[in-house]
Amino acid sequence: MEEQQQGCSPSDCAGCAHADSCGSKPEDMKEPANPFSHINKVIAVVSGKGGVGKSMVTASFARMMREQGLAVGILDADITGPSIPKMYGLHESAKGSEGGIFPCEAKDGTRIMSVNLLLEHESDPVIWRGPVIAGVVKQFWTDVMWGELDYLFVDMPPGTGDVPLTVFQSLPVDGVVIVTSPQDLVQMIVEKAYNMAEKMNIPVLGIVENYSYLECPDCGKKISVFGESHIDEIAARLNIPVLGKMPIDPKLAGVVEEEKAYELDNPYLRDAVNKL
Ligand SMILES: Nc1ncnc2c1ncn2[C@@H]1O[C@H](COP(=O)(O)OP(=O)(O)OP(=O)(O)O)[C@@H](O)[C@H]1O
Repeated sequence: MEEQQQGCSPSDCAGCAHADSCGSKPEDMKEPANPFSHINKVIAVVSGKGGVGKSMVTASFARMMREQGLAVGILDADITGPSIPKMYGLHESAKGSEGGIFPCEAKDGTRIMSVNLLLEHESDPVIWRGPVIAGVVKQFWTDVMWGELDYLFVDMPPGTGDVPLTVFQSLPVDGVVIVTSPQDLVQMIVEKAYNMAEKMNIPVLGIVENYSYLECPDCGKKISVFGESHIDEIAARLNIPVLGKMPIDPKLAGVVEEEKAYELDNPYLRDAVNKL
């Protein structure tokens, strides 16, 4: 209460020593979903830094769930670097009605919302300040008519900035998947993502290591391109499971390059999908 009387804003909660006892604590700040959304589970896919394969992991999970007949959506919370629509070959504009905005549907039925589906030209840059960007992400929850979904994945921008904070505070996130790579596994970076989820009282479901190795197509030897992995020790120390280790696989890159993420066949995460 003390902080609120002094005029602190809700976004100051993360890292505040009084967050637990203060009326503005994150649990009180959840936004209502659109009335046309009925979502069973929300999973945020996060990383300490960019380019480690968050979108690849998100799309792989979504594809496997679609194969199991589950209804799945992807909320692309990466407002300044949205990659999800292109991966799925979606270049259209989302449509709206009085009730809100309809997500676009990929060929396999995955429902997608991204800022790129709302811009006049998909190459238009988004040059907005942090609070505006955070507001758009919130609207993807409050104004998008997701319908009935078993799982909604939130593909986060890298790091622990404004948008992850907004998502954790405003959406009822059930769990977090951390994506990392061997060189990213400077344990500090993974720990930052882990500690943020902990602070926000959101369970960490596990870590996926990407770019773990490259398999020589001739002799089958596994080459540790980005150095030796330490993921097992770090996961053990943080007491979270390793959900999977993905090699650099040109087949996966090719499917995405062809904008056919709805055909992704990612064997490295097959066991992981049932742990979400
Ligand atoms: N295991 C892999 N094998 C081959 N290519 C991969 C693999 N994982 C990701 N890629 C490719 O690497 C590029 C970056 O991946 P992706 O867009 O998923 O990363 P990201 O973490 O979401 O990036 P950003 O931080 O920009 O959001 C993409 O072109 C993707 O197809």
